[in-house]
Amino acid sequence: MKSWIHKNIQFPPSSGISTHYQSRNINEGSLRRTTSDNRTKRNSKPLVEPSSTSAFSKLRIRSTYAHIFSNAISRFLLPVYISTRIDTSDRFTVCGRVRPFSEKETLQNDLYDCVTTTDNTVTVHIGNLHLNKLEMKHMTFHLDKIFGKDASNEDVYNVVRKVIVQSLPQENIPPVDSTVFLYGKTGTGKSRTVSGITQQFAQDVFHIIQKSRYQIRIGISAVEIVAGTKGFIVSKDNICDLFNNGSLVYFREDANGTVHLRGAKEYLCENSAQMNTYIQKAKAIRRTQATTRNSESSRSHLIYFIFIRNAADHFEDGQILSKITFVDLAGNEGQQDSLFYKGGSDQIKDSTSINRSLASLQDCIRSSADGTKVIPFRGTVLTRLLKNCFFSKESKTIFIGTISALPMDAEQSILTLKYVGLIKWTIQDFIIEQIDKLNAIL
Ligand SMILES: Nc1ncnc2c1ncn2[C@@H]1O[C@H](COP(=O)(O)OP(=O)(O)OP(=O)(O)O)[C@@H](O)[C@H]1O
Repeated sequence: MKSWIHKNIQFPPSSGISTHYQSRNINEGSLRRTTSDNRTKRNSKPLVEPSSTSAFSKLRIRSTYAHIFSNAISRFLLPVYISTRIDTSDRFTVCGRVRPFSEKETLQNDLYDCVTTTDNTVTVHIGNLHLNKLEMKHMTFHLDKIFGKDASNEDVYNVVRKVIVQSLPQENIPPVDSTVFLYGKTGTGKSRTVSGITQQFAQDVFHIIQKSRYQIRIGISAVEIVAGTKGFIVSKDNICDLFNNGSLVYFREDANGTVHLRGAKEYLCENSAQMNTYIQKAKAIRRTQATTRNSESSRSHLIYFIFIRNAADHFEDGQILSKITFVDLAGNEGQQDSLFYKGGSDQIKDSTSINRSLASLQDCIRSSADGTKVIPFRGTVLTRLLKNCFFSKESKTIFIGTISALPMDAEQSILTLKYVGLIKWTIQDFIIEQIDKLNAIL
């Protein structure tokens, strides 16, 4: 459980808030973007198309008053918190990652950076118009680890490694299953992060097992879960084998309740280059579609299963000792995103199915974390396939919520951070909200 302590430092008088906070140096890059000396270099075309938003919409307000909101962020004072180190013995580890602005976004003169991070807090600054007055809401989330805009895939892998290494046989410690989930809005960097960590893993795992005294072999399978549709109706999702041209795969539960994929190809990986080739192969076949937000938006959940098997003459006869699962979830999409759809009704059906399975996944993980006896895993194909991760008390799971620093995505970023945080804590344990009234400035 987390607790928060506050230092006796007050908000500036103009903010109208008097409470205990500590001053924090915020990312200067965000301010530089909106200073007038830089403006001439930028493209004045707004990222949000005018037709997509009414004159008083949040997006328009944020772009019109970007300089005011940006100033309010520069005065933001971060609450002081007890810093916790990641405890990988925890069953769940919850992290956040912020995608930096793309080159195109950096050129927009009406954008400001609405996210501030520290090692384990992330604050989303939401500018709004309330009763004809501007106000800035600062929502601070305290998670196990935050990867800021400058964090590399290596930085992410170094934390993920602490969790997944527990799936490799070590002296006197039986290996446990581990799962890495990437969750976030479309275009926030899930696929990029999964690519990075799986590549690092491929380099790393063979070094680790070389040093181990155990004789093990590593197998890989890759499937994607795509929305099933019958005409206008969204039906049960399908599992497709990415190593077999997307052919359908079925899963069965054995007498112990363990889930097995019937028909999914598993390849033996003898070195990192081989494993990387399989990872790239799966990635290339995965279903993607161009949207206005992401030219290669994933339209399915991609899952890599890495099987750690006892060495045997026939590879697939080797007993499975443990399993590492990397799950690149399809992008969570809000109502606002439908404005950017290029694919018409099919995209809406995909999105319905994706959002349904993501909601079901959160229900299952929360029930599992709470120790609830009934875990509603039968709701969707995704949760049925990942069933073991909710039931096995020894298994380790790391959740990484990805967000963007765009003001137009602020609400969705909050939803993402709440989604991942609620897996482990109650709202009061990881969120602090402050409101800064900006009427004095106007
Ligand atoms: N940390 C980062 N640094 C630089 N660029 C990034 C970072 N994260 C993401 N990007 C860029 O943002 C774009 C979208 O990333 P990506 O495809 O990984 O998003 P996604 O969340 O998987 O999207 P979707 O859910 O639509 O598939 C890509 O061009 C990617 O290179």
